[in-house]
Amino acid sequence: MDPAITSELSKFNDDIPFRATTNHTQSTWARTFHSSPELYIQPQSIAEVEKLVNLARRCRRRITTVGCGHSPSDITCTSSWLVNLDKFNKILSVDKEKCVVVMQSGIRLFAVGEELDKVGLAMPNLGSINDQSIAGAISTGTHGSTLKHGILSASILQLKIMLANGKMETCSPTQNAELFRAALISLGALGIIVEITFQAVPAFTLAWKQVVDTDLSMFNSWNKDLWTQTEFVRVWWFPYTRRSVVWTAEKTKLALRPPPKSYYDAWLGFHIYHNLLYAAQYVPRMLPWIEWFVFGMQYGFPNGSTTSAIQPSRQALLMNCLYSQFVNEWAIPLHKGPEALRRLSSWLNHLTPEDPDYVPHGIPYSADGLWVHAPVEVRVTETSNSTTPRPHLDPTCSEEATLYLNATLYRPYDMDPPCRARYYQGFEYLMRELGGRPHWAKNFDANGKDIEEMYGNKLLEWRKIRNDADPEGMFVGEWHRRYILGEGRKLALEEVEVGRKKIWKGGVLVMGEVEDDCGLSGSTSEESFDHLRESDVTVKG
Ligand SMILES: Cc1cc2nc3c(=O)[nH]c(=O)nc-3n(C[C@H](O)[C@H](O)[C@H](O)COP(=O)(O)OP(=O)(O)OC[C@H]3O[C@@H](n4cnc5c(N)ncnc54)[C@H](O)[C@@H]3O)c2cc1C
Ligand SMILES: O=C1O[C@H](CO)C(O)=C1O
Repeated sequence: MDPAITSELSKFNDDIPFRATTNHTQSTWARTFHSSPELYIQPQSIAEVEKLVNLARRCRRRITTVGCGHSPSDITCTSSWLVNLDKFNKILSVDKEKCVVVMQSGIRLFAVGEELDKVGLAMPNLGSINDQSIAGAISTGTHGSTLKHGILSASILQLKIMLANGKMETCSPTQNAELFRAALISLGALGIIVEITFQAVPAFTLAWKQVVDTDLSMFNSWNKDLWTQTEFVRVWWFPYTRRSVVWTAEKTKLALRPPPKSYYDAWLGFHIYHNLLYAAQYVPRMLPWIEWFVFGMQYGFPNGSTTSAIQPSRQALLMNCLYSQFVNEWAIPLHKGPEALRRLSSWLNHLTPEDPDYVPHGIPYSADGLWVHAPVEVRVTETSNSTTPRPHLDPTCSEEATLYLNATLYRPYDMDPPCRARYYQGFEYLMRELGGRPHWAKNFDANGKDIEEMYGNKLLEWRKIRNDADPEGMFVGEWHRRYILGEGRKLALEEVEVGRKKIWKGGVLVMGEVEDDCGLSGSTSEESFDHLRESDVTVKG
């Protein structure tokens, strides 16, 4: 450890541990981004969090907080100090009658589910996985798929956050209300969330069913009962076969019934799809056939093929997200969904007016030679009627229900797919034309100016709250400057990117430095990455 840090540490004169290690490599779940923080710190108490924040301020370091690194972007990359709350993960109290749970913020959602289940409670809603930390999940606006619930942040009743001055603030709709709204989606740039009070619900079982059919039948039911037929509904759309799977789930008191076991589904299907995607890296025009084969094997070839099961909610709502991937997900008004998917279909399938599914796509980029992966995830959320405070940075629609479209591109054996740039260029053009805003955690290309236009005053209000809470930019890095902080003056502790390199086994190594007014501190030199070179990661020029 830098002797300057050891020297500052010795001045604290207390017995509060500072649990820091060096030589940590941080990677995103998808292994798309890697970084090498100067220190990796895993506090176990609020006193330890307070101490590390005070120490960082004295040592002029930037702090990044990471949950489990499931955000697909470089938002958690740092060469300065990386704080992880995996060991700050206890349920602190449960009020069974009111279904109110207080927890330390590093707890993972699967652990929340397990602990709540023991007392007959559950989370009201979940996304596709439950690996995330509760603080990480709310900080990027994580959502599931239901018109009966909002995003996960909507279940937060109160939170405690450690600010850059080392003081912990409690906030809720009635206490520090503006700080609360800013913290509900804070992108890690406001402080370290340490405690969360959560509105749970009585545990419930879901009877779910998935039916494969033409996408036309899905479009035809869009304005009837597609999204309202059951409490939870999600759709996977297959662009080339022009089919979709509609997954519906409703609460039930019936006995549990596990999903049917298929010889293909688990191990075999996983590896077949992976290897076919790998082959398509070299012969991309195979992708429509792969889509037909893989998803026919998985969901059934004839339209109307149905699978069903009855499971506890914390199992039923999850799905297997397969392999490393890029995900570009946008929130648009729900009523624009059929237009969005039809235009995307016309573009990807090169439809001509003779085709019954043809609509003019209006996307000013060529789809020639473009072949993409399936499925596109189609999900919904409803926040327009919410009585809970709306986060300033909430990407969902305030006037009507929200549709999320998620254009996933897999990275077979960690190789970037060749079509990424043009697919996402076309997809984002369409999403923006339909009034969309990107999911904060994902791999979008829209820039800071675009985001300013999309959020207007809400972004300015959020920036003011952030700047008041952290005037030196202790919680700010390159990602925040690029997308949400505008072109203002660099803050004293703000981390600036100094380079990035493609590394062997895929992904990008991101390097940064913190330079405050007094000179260089927390800086990154090539040597800082030596331990990466010595391990299994090779840095290429
Ligand atoms: C396989 C997969 C499936 C997914 N499914 C969905 C889905 O269905 N729906 C959806 O909306 N998203 C989904 N996501 C995205 C995921 O929910 C978000 O990226 C989420 O933020 C990840 O949580 P995390 O704990 O890994 O946080 P990280 O990715 O580590 O961090 C996310 C942000 O939270 C901040 N942060 C973390 N902890 C704290 C803290 N204690 N205090 C302050 N800030 C903090 C970080 O600084 C960062 O800005 C999925 C991602 C993957 C990889
Ligand atoms: O980011 C996400 O990844 C999965 C799709 O594989 C999912 O549902 C997200 O959201």
